[in-house]
Amino acid sequence: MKGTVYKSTGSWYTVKAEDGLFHECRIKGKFRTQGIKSTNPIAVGDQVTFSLENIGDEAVGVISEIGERKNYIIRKSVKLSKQTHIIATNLDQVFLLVTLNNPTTFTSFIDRFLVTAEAYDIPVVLLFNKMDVYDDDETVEVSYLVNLYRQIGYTCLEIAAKEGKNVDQVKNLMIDRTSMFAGHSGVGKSTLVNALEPGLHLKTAEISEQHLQGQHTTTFAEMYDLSFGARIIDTPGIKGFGIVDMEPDEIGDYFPEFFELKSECKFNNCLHMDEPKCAIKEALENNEIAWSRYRSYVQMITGEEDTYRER
Ligand SMILES: Nc1nc2c(ncn2[C@@H]2O[C@H](COP(=O)(O)OP(=O)(O)OP(=O)(O)O)[C@@H](O)[C@H]2O)c(=O)[nH]1
Ligand SMILES: [Zn+2]
Repeated sequence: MKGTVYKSTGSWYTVKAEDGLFHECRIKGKFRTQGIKSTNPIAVGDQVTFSLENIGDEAVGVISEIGERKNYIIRKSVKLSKQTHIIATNLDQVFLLVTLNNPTTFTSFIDRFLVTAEAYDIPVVLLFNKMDVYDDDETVEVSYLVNLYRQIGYTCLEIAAKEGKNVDQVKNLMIDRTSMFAGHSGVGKSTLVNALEPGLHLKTAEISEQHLQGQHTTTFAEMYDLSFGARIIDTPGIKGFGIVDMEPDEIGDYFPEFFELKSECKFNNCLHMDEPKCAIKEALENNEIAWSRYRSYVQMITGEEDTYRER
């Protein structure tokens, strides 16, 4: 039988079969893992092949194969000497919630997130939330950002999760897809999920309470089916992606508007920093590339901290 992993607790996997039934499964003997070395061979989102075997009175699923992953996100554990843990796989999209204030989302953060997502090969939709609280200037600022990121090719929506504004548009983007929500603490992720599917209480809040009480600190991702035919992967305690190791000459390729122009740079290994006849620098001077994007790029290349921050 074939199915999708909805939950994993380390040794057991909850798999939803194609007929819609859930089975508790484990892995049998030798198992061909995929690509990267990780502490967990199978993660939420994986497509697996399994069979039911009778153990005592109970039928237990035994996973024998794992399908090719279209993408995955990881976390590196500092404690476990940088061991890699796969958080989730086969995501169709990640929604990044952004707010101008309470909390402030800097463009440098958005750009880093987008670069990582490009490297992971996961489409990002930007959701500018809390549109109900912005004054005129702030509304103009959001429109500027929406235009900027749309031009680069990212889908952007202006929403107000609290009052349900444009939540239907988010829903439409989610149908028949597997999505994840990310963004700083307080941007409105729980509020949005609650607006999308009232009554679905994701673990995020519970876990943080437990965490405060010093109980479980290990958290596991879990997939949920929503009533309108969407799937959502909840990653308690994880607000973004793990960091991907990137070579400096790779970073520019994950800025789509840079990548598009790079063949016009004089040097084919141009880092778009101090090189002559750089198409990206020229586009920047002509205001065809946003300064905020270029600044984010330079920060990533030089590895410098956010010294200049633009909301
Ligand atoms: N005015 C306004 N407030 C909102 C909106 N969406 C969320 N909020 C408020 O923002 C605060 C944080 O919202 P949450 O949904 O808890 O944010 P979160 O991203 O889940 O936060 P963490 O669980 O810490 O990651 C709450 O007080 C919400 O009521 C919105 O569209 N407009
Ligand atoms: Zn260049």
